[in-house]
Amino acid sequence: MPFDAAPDMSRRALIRRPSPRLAQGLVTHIDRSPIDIDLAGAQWQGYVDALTGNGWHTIEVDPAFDCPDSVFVEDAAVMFGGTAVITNPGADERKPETAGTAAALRDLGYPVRTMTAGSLDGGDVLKIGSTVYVGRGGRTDAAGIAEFRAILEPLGGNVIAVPLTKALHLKSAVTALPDGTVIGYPPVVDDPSFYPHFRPMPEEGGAHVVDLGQGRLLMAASAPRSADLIADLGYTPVVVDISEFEKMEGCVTCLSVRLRSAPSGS
Ligand SMILES: CN(C)C(=N)NCCC[C@H](N)C(=O)O
Repeated sequence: MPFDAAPDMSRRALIRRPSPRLAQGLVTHIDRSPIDIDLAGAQWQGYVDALTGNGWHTIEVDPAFDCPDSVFVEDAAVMFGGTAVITNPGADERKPETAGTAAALRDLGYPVRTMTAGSLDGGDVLKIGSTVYVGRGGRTDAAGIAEFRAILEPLGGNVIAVPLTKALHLKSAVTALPDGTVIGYPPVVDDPSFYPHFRPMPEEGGAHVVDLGQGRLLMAASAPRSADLIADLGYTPVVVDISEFEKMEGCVTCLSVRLRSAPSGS
C-alpha cells in the first residue's frame, strides 16, 4: 500500500505567497516600474515549482497580504543550524512580516531567537559554512550586527561585517557557489577583498544563486551570460523568470528560506 514518505528534513523551504499589493512595496536603488500582478503570481508559482521539482518540500508561511514585500520571506528569518533567528527588519513597513514567519518556524519545532535591539534583514546575511558575512548597509545597522553576533557566536557562527553601500542587501551584491567561491557583480560590490575567493559575474542577476543541491543552482532568467559561466564551472543552472520581483529589487534568494537542518534539540 502506498504511504506518504516523511519530507527530507534537509530539503525543506519556507515560501510566502505574494501580496496583491506587491507593486506598493519598497524600491530604493532602482526606479519604480509597473508590476503585472498576474505575471508575478505565475512567476512565483514557477519559482515554487523549481524548488519542488528539484526535491525540496515547500512550506507556505501564512500570507500577509497587507504587507506588500512579504513575498521576500528571506528577510524575516535567518536559519543557523537548527535555530531560527527572527530578524528586526530595517524598514518599518516590513516589521509586521516577522510574526507569521516566526509562527511557521515555531510550528515546525525550531527554537526561535527574536532580534529586538538593532535592525537586520535576512537578505544581508550570507552564510558559507560557519562563516557568516553580514552587510552593514541601509537595512542592517551596527546594533543589529552586534545582536546577531551575540546570538550566533554561541551556536558556532563567526560573524564578519562587510560594507554595503551600493545595493539594497548584501545578497543583492554577492552570493556563494557550493564550493565557497563568492560571486558578485562588481559595480555593486563595495570591497571584494573581504572574501577569500571572489569571481565577478557579468550581470547583476548573475550574482544571485540558490543552492538546490547536487550541483544545481537556481538562477534568474535575466542573467543568461552568468548562467553560461556557472555551467562552465561544472554546475547546472536551473533558470526561473522572476522579472516582476526584480522590479521590486528582489532576486532568487529572497523568495525562500531553506531549512537544511532539523530543529536543534530534536
Ligand atoms: C537579497 N534581497 C534583495 C532580499 N532579500 N530582499 C529583497 C527585498 C525587496 C523589497 N522590495 C525591499 O525593499 O525590502
